[in-house]
Amino acid sequence: MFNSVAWQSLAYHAQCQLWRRAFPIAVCSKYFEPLKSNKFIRRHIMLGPQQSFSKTFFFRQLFDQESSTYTYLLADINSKEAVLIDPVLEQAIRDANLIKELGFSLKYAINTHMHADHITGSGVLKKMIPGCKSIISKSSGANADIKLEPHDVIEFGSFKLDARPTPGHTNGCVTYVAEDQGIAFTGDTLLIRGCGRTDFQEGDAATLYESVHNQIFSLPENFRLFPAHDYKGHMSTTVWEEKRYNPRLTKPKNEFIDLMNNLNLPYPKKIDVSVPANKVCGIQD
Ligand SMILES: N[C@@H](CCC(=O)N[C@@H](CSS)C(=O)NCC(=O)O)C(=O)O
Repeated sequence: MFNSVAWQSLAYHAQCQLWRRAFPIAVCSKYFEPLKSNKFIRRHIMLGPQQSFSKTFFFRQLFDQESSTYTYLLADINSKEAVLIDPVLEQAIRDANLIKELGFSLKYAINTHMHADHITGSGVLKKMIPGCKSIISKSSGANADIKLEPHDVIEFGSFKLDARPTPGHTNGCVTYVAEDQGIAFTGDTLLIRGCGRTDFQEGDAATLYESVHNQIFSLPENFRLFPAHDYKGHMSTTVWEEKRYNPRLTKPKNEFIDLMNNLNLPYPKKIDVSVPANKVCGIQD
């Protein structure tokens, strides 16, 4: 099957053929041959056609200003089954109201990892919405209704998320990939033009580097990536963009490790309350 990148490439070549018929070969070679290998054309082909969502796939990006955290509401419009990725405690009422308003039924409150900067909303959402189950990876060491093994699949309606293990920021970090929709939720593993820090919890720069290169940069280049945080006003990126412009992850591994080990960032303000609370997905007795 042709995807949209292939179609656009085909359309470009067909256009070249038409011009070749209309004009002498010399003119065509002069203007089109250099273009064909030109970065502009390749950039246009890769940047332009990001895969569009299925008609029944619902996607909403939500933001918590205090922690600069993105939460994602995904749903199947037909079955009404929904999931929330990385809900934030302080936004649980906002999220529950939106889900109710849209007539969705929240099946899972999913965590990409055990966050250190804010308390997850998954515990409170479970109390607010009967039937909702919390999810985190088994390797996070946290408690939840469902503890994922690598590559477990989460289903909601007719859609799926593949849990790709991407340790490095923490041991239990997962990138959730919706293959059919051409999107991935990278948590704190890959941030837009950055990445999660590796200086606490079980952080390890070499592991994070391998995770990104093997599990995220191996996705098709037109896949859109949605992180758990952004501190500069960006909302999403693509595999293509990050493979070229990520200032950390485009470096050789040894330089990356050196850079990550010398970031000297202050610890997140809420780390001492967030980590213990997130060990039980936000619910404390
Ligand atoms: N100032 C914030 C914490 C900012 C921070 O450390 N962010 C983390 C992700 S949340 S643990 C991170 O990995 N940042 C990477 C970077 O390069 O900044 C607070 O006090 O909460």
